[in-house]
Amino acid sequence: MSLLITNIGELMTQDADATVLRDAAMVLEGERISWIGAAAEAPAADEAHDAEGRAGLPGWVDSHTHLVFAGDRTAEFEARMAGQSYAAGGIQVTVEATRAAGDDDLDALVRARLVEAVAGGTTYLETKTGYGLDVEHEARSARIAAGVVDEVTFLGAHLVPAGRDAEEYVDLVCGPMLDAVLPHVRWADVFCETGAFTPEQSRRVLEACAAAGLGLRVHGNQLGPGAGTRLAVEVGAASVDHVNHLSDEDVDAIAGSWSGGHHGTVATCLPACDLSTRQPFPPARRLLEAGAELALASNCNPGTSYTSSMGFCVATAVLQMGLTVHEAVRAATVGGALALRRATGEDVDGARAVGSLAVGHRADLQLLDAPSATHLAYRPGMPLVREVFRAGTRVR
Ligand SMILES: N=CN[C@@H](CCC(=O)O)C(=O)O
Ligand SMILES: [Zn+2]
Repeated sequence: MSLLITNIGELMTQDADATVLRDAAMVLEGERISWIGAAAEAPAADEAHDAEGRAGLPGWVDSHTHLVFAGDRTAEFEARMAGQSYAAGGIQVTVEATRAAGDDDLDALVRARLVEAVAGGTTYLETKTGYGLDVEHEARSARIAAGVVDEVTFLGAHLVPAGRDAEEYVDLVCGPMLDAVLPHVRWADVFCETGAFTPEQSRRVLEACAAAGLGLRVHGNQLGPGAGTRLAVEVGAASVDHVNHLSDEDVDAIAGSWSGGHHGTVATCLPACDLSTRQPFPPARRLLEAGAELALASNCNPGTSYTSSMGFCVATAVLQMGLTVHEAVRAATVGGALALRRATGEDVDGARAVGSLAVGHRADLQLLDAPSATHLAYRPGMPLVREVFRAGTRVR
């Protein structure tokens, strides 16, 4: 079954040549893209769909979310807007609400959040555990997440739970908790920050998880300067996320990880979180100029970033972080795919590439109620996502 989508006013492919086509068309065959080019040259297909001049671009790849939670933290947000600063300890409030939720309720919450994300144009999404923080509840979070989203990350090392000894808790994370989540997860992450885990504890968790076969990610340099970014590069993490407080050495370490054709460590920027926590934005331009690969992600979670709107993140990256629209869209698509090592079909398991529009890649596409992707920043906050195709199927 093939579908011709024609009359696409502007098609930002984000392919290897950064191709942008006018008056374009695409053919989707099953879950893959089988043809892209000028509408006037499009081949016949089983069905045709008129995009009515809309702009098309890859579906968003949201490479950093925390969707498995119950409750909210409105009071903490209000206090922060009144001047209080963010601290890792707030996570404990969500841990208690999440543990108290029934399995079906928690599953329904995650599914509803995915529906919201897809409505905003997201077609590939990672989420993390990290609000269970004991063996039973981390395993439950991992299992629920694996039934709903594309990629699951074990974040047992999110916070040392209240009343626990930190070193003993790290032993638990590296041992029985890791064993319990392993069937459900592809990645492991650690919150390496003052108030969460020290660089030494973080390294211990990352090394144990790598030995168990998991890919690595790090929450680093969010609240102040520190060793998280360099640790991430050293252990070969696919991504270091937040990166608000980077030294020149940190920037060089991230950029250096991409030298010599290696798949390095992506610097993942989370601008919605930075607004909510009033942190300085990451030095995105400096990172790009140094040769780093950037991702943009929503970091949807109840503490620091209660939004899954990738369009909002792209608009903020353009309006506040100095990225061009093309750079911001690339970071929110290809960048996320690189951060999840899904940017090429060879990355893992021969799974289809996501994050860019090219023949053979997964047919993940969004059509905007606008003539160009520039409108994402030009009309920030507007509901521009009109149609979404995920793996060749229309989901909006
Ligand atoms: N920084 C660590 N973890 C989350 C926040 C979690 C929370 O506060 O509930 C983040 O990425 O911002
Ligand atoms: Zn996070």
